[in-house]
Amino acid sequence: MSEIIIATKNKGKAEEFKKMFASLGYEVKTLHDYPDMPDVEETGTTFEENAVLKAEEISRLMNRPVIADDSGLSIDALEGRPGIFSARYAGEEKNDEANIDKVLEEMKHIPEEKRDARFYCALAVAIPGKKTYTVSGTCEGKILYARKGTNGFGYDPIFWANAKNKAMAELTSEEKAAISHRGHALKQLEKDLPTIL
Ligand SMILES: O=P(O)(O)OP(=O)(O)OP(=O)(O)OC[C@H]1O[C@@H](n2cnc3c(O)ncnc32)[C@H](O)[C@@H]1O
Ligand SMILES: [Mg+2]
Repeated sequence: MSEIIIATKNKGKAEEFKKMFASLGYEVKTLHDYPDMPDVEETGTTFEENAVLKAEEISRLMNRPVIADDSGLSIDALEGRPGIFSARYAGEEKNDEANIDKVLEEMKHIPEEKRDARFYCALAVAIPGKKTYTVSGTCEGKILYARKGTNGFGYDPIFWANAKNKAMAELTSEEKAAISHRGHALKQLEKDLPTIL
C-alpha cells in the first residue's frame, strides 16, 4: 500500500485521515509516527496560508511529499470566530472541552435563526521541487445549545450538520466523511493522489 504523510498532531484529524485514505487504498502516517518533527507555527491569516506553512516545512525537513490540514469553525453570530484560532480558542493548551464551553457561553442568548456556522478545511499539498497547492471544503450547520453525541472530535458535539439533520458527533465516521469539510476537500485531491505519492 502507498504511504502518505499528513503533517498533523491532532488525533481526531489523524483518525479521520487514516479511515478516509484507507478506503482509497493508501496508508497514512502522521507526525505521531515522526515525533521529532517540530511544531510549525501557524502565523498565517487564512486557513490556506497555515496549511501551506505546515505542509511546506514538514516536506522540506523530510524531503518527501506532505499534506497538511488547517481547519476550523466559523460562526456568523461571532463574526466568524473562532475561525483560524479554533484550536486555541479557550487557551494555548488546545482543550476541545474548554473551547466548546466558551462557544456555548458566547452563544447562549443567540436565537435559533441566528446560529448558522460552518466548518472549513484547507488542505495543502507540498511536493519537493514543485509548487505547493491547496484545495478546500466547507460544511454548513448550526451551533447547538448543548452537547449532543459522542463521536468525532473538536467542536463536533455542538455542531448540527444540516446535510444529515443530526449533530456531527452523532454521525459515524463514514457518514461524517461523506458531508464534512475535510471529506469535501479530500474529494478534490483524489484524482491527484497517484502523482502525489
Ligand atoms: O495543526 P494540527 O497539528 O493539524 O492540529 P490542530 O489541532 O492544531 O489543528 P488546526 O490548527 O487545524 O485547528 C483546527 C481546530 O478546529 C477544530 N476542527 C477542525 N476540524 C474539525 C472537525 O472535523 N470537527 C470538529 N472540530 C474540528 C478543532 O477544534 C481543531 O482543533
Ligand atoms: Mg494547529
